[in-house]
Amino acid sequence: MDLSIKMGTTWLWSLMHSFHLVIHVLHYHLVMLSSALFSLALCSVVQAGSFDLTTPRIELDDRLQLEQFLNAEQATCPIRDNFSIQVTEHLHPGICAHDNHHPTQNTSSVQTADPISPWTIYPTCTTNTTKKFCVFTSQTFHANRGITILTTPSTARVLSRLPAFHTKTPHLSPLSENDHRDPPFVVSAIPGRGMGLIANRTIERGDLIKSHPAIAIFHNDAVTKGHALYPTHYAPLMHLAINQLPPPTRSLFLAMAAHNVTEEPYIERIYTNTFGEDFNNQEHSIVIPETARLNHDCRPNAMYYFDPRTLVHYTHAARRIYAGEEITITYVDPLQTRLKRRAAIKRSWGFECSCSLCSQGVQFVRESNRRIVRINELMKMFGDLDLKVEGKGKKGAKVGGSPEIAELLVGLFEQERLYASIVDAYRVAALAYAAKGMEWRAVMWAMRAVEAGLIHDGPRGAGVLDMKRLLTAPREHWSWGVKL
Ligand SMILES: C[S@@+](CC[C@H](N)C(=O)[O-])C[C@H]1O[C@@H](n2cnc3c(N)ncnc32)[C@H](O)[C@@H]1O
Repeated sequence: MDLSIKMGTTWLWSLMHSFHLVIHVLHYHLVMLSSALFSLALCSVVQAGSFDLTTPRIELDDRLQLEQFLNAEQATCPIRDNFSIQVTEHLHPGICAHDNHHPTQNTSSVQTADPISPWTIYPTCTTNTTKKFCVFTSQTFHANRGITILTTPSTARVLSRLPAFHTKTPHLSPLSENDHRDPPFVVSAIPGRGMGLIANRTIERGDLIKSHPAIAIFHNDAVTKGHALYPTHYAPLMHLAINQLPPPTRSLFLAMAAHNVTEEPYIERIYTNTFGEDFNNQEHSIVIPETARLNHDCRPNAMYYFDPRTLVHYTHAARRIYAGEEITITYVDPLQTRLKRRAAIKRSWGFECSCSLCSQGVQFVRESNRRIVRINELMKMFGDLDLKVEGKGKKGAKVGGSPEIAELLVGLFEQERLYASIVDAYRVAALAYAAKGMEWRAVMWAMRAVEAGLIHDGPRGAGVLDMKRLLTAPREHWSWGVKL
């Protein structure tokens, strides 16, 4: 209702309004009373051990399979030093002991409660497998968005200590979360591609497009189709992991696309939509449903990175994106020739890539392939860039290629429209000039590398930090005057 109309009301209107208010208050109290009675009745059922309110529903099939492999003695609630809160029976995971909601059944002995353990549901584990996997869930993560993690207990322990679980409302920082009230895109159906994101205004290179915390993390060994123990052992755990998420978050998971509907629906959603990430030096797949709406292009206009400390996934514009353009990321290594890119996409996502690069005329495809082969050859001269950071690169450090080769690389990246990954070319240029002792050229390329690295790896990326050191004190940098 418009404010000016509200202010012009008569006394009769006020009387009616007060009457309405009294009815409202009475109604409110009645509802509260009946819900209290209802809760009381349910609590007694829970305490009788016949129904666990805290447990998400598990389908009957899952329960039967879970029963086959759950070992009553093994489920643990990870704690900081003493990793053993024992529960006897574990078909219905309860709430961790430190939480407000203590399990009403099944607890035999609680040795130590960890005040920092973030899990709000008792972990459920496989026990008759050589490698033990458990489901760790926090339903309160990121303002009740929740997160569920299927991994080994040791990795969960590492994860549980991350700032993601111990920093208050990290998502409220203006740079860490997209302004969801006015996103620079609309989600829309795109012919032949399902849903996708369309820019609704000009987005400049470096602008934040979206950022979201992960809702699920899966150890790759537990979700790999070829794995001997999948699906009998791991599929039920995977179902449980998703079912333990708060309902709105679970719906986000189920709303994601699945490209092969004949597959098991949960696993198919994981295969179609996850991003790869290492935790505790082990490969995992992470789920960020909102970002998984982005379609593929071999020359994308957006780039993403994941912050492993906060578990937030960021997507920025890699070049200027005009209103009406689709926002895209790349699903595969863009430094592969057309044949390899298309094969990888077909194999993992089931579609024929028809992006602008893949559908160019034969002559243009041939030239693009030639450039890609050349880029790979020249990059090899500079060695593994991941190792070229302070500390790792210091001993017997070597840059590998000359400034001329590095500048050629920059040109090839530009010709190939590899704006999302051009950071590598900038970095080798900065290092090559530093190795030659050419301070100002080194600083110029280092500045470009930092700007591009912020989009590609985020402010804590090792490459970004290394380039920052180079541009602030070039002569003290590990690459200064080293062998080419
Ligand atoms: C991660 S999802 C992307 C979002 C999806 N389009 C949706 O509706 O939620 C991946 C799936 O989107 C479709 N897709 C993505 N990029 C595509 C492209 N360039 N051409 C055709 N289909 C594409 C494929 O079906 C693929 O399996």
